[in-house]
Amino acid sequence: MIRLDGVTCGYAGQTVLKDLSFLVRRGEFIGVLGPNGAGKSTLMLALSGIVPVQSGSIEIEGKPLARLKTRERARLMAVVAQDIDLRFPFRCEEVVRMGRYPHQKRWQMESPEDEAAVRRALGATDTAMLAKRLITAVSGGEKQRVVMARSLAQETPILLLDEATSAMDIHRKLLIFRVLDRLNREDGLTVVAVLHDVNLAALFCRRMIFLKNGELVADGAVDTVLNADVLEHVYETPVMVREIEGTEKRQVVFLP
Ligand SMILES: Nc1ncnc2c1ncn2[C@@H]1O[C@H](COP(=O)(O)OP(=O)(O)OP(=O)(O)O)[C@@H](O)[C@H]1O
Repeated sequence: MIRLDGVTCGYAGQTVLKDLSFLVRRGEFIGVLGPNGAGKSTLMLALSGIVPVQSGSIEIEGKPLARLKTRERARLMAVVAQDIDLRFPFRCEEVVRMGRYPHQKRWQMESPEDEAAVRRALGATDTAMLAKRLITAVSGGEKQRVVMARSLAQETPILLLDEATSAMDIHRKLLIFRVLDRLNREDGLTVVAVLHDVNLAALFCRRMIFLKNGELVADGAVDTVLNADVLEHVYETPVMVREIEGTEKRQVVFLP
């Protein structure tokens, strides 16, 4: 469980998130949406402990985030940040193996569980064919798939994703989200995903949080918050929301 209570934070000279409070229960699948500069990445950085909280508090599984040790945090949460900074020429499978570090003791050999987790993650992200390639020599979408594989190999109960599939083709995006959907339903994985793609969020998320100017403007089940009123307020663009026939899923058309 993640609890934000009156969180205010930002950067030197700029407050971004203002008095943000909400609860993420175990096993939720949440989309965080909003326009550029709304504070979505800042929220993910605050939840990862990278951007410090100026006032208020964040608790993960009942413990103050600031008091969790790095390794303990990495066993609870895997994070795919928006800026993937991988400048060293590791092989893709080595990058995925890095996801196992929080589970390993220093100088310990890789265990069969580590190897199995890496294989599963490569399979789930369709990256086995990239295993021997250098991470510095793959495409943007391929890099995102490898980083997603690393976070799946971490086998944490919570996954924080910041535009983690933005450079992937539609087939791979759906592949990844189907995997997340299965892990969420079968293993209770908690997913909090920042997404610009409202329609992708509408297909997979069960709850949506809309941020604007660092404030929470809507938060609820998709069928209560994904409507024209909320979307037009958030994105300041005319919009039509339709249900796909034969499903309970909504899709959004932004009008010219
Ligand atoms: N490292 C930083 N230093 C100073 N200000 C920053 C920094 N990173 C972001 N900001 C500012 O904080 C505000 C929120 O940025 P943030 O990246 O959280 O928005 P976002 O909702 O993720 O936007 P986008 O959809 O464009 O990714 C913006 O005004 C941005 O300019």
